[in-house]
Amino acid sequence: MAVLSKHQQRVVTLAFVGGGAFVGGRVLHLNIKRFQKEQAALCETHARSAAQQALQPRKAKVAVNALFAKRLQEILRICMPSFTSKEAVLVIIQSCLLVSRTLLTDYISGLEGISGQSVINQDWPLFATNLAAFAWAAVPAALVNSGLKYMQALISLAFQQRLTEHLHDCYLSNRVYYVASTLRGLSNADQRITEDVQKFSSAISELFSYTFKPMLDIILFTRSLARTIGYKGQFALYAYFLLTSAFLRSISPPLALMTAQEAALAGNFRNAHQRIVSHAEEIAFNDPPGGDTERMILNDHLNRYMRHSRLSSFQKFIQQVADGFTIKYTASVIGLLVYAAPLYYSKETRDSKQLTGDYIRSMRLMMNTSSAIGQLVLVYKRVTALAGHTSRVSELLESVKQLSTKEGRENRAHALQKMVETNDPDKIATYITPQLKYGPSIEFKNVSLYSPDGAMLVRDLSFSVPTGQSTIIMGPNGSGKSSLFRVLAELWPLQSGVISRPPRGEIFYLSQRPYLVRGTLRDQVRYPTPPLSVSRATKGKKWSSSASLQSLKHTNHPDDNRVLDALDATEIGYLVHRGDGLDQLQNWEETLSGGEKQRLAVARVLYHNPRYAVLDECTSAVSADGEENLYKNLRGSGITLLSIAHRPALKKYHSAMLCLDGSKSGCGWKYERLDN
Ligand SMILES: Nc1ncnc2c1ncn2[C@@H]1O[C@H](COP(=O)(O)OP(=O)(O)OP(=O)(O)O)[C@@H](O)[C@H]1O
Repeated sequence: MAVLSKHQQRVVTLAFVGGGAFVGGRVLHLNIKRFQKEQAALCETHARSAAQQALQPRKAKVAVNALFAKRLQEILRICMPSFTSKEAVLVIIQSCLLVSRTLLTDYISGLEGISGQSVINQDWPLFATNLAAFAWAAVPAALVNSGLKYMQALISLAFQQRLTEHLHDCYLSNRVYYVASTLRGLSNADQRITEDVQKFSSAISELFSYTFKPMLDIILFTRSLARTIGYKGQFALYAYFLLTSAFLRSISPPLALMTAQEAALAGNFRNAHQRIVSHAEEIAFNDPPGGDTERMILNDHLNRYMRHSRLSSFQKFIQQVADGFTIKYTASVIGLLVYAAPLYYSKETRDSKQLTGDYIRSMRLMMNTSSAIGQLVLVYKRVTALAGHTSRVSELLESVKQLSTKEGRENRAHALQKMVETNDPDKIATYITPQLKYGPSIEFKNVSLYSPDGAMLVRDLSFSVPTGQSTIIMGPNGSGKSSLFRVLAELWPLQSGVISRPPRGEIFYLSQRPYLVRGTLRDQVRYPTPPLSVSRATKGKKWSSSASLQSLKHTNHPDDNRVLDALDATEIGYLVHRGDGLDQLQNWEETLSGGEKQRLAVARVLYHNPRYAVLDECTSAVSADGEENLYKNLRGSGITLLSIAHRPALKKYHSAMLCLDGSKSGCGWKYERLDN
């Protein structure tokens, strides 16, 4: 076998490594495509039914494309609303720092060249002056470098705050959070608002520095380098980088999609843990001692997430090998060639001392230029990762924006309407143009109720609840009792018939599982009035645990007497004596019993004293006697009740009864007056 020369061996090695990287990249690319399909299916497991999927927006392809540019532009408009905004000022300061840094680098490389030259010439006075200049330059250089990092962090935080506040505005208006999570199946909205927005903000602020700085470097250093090596050699270097970037791009896997999928899988894993925290008691009662079921579910999520992350890491490793080989090391070889070639072919002899100074300066500048171009070539990686974060944030933004606008709600109702018509051909016969109006009392006229799947629950329902005429609703499980309330509260769109209801604020709703806010005991009763500041409340008088409830009736807050009356009426006044009175802070969700929570919720109704109270089995955990007392108090306070209850004993607190039969075929109902 012929023995290869050293040069031939090097050529073969280079060809082998280059070819290997290309083939490896392509194989990986194909594997990732197959893997993506699988992961996309896993990320969508939250979409519960075909009908709900029909109501969801179509998923757009996650890549660096025109859609990404449009979405990014929209997000940036939110992050930086005007050229005079705080964010714009921060970006301008950052740009100034970047320019200063490039100028400083140019200046320092000049000093390095002179230092080298003065050492070779043994010109010590020049060396000393140069050294002093060097030491001075270090001060602004250190300041500018740290300032750049600080500004980057400030920009990222400012963008995150602006974007999160915007999302909060849309997400919490018109009860979008309910539709997004319950009906639209938008996965992990909480993770998107907290983690993904933060990742997006830090990626975009990083991208600005990593794009703007190398561009500046290239422009300035090209001009400086032209003095020693001319433009021709530099363009050879740029041509090499252009070819390299095309090659790297061709072997790059879909990084944007992988970033988005990784975030989705991380969200699902966190969600699985969150479920354990919120259902700890039920799980603890029934789960086998080894925790097998929960462990299996958690490990399943963990494995999916880890499998994806492992593949991503391997892909990044291959990519880094290709990047390092082509950009970092081979670029230095090309740089040296570019510098040495003109000297090699030049006929004129140059002063060796001058040449040393030029060499040091040029090498320094060339290294900086190469690293700047290298950074620019690798910017595609940052851009693709940014595209992944952008798609996660945009999906949420588009979803909440669509749901918070009137047009979006109409589109959704229209889609649901179509589904209902497909599911129920008879509907045409009973169809009444849906209309929801505001009036003094609650009234249903020819209303047909449908679930979000389009299944009919109640057909052609007509009844009214005038003020003072409380109505009890009874019927088997799943017959649509709660759904009636959901449509009345406009959580589900009305599909057919006319509903008249008093405006919000005049109807108070209580569910079987009361929602307890973070805050004091006073805040629990006053909810949904925003909580009072804890520090302000605790400045007042301390509660004495031995004092009677009556003696505690003073005015720490103007409403305190009403709060105490409500607690008294629901027989949980003793809670006030447990700690800091109405100012006590506790994890209410954990410390109160089921019945106490429900009593606290009834205290809320008594405190607010609305015209109507809609009660959805809100006393199911209270003892039979206690339940009757609560109803007596509610009636006594003049509130008109629309209650769902299973105990026949509660009929006597109502003037009428609506029974839903729950049969899937008839979807019938019966309304009767009660002699109370
Ligand atoms: N978000 C939803 N998506 C699809 N179907 C739903 C949704 N919420 C409720 N349903 C279905 O609508 C039907 C009526 O539910 P609803 O909660 O109104 O029953 P209910 O009469 O209050 O029952 P219960 O007495 O058990 O509380 C049920 O079959 C339920 O599965």
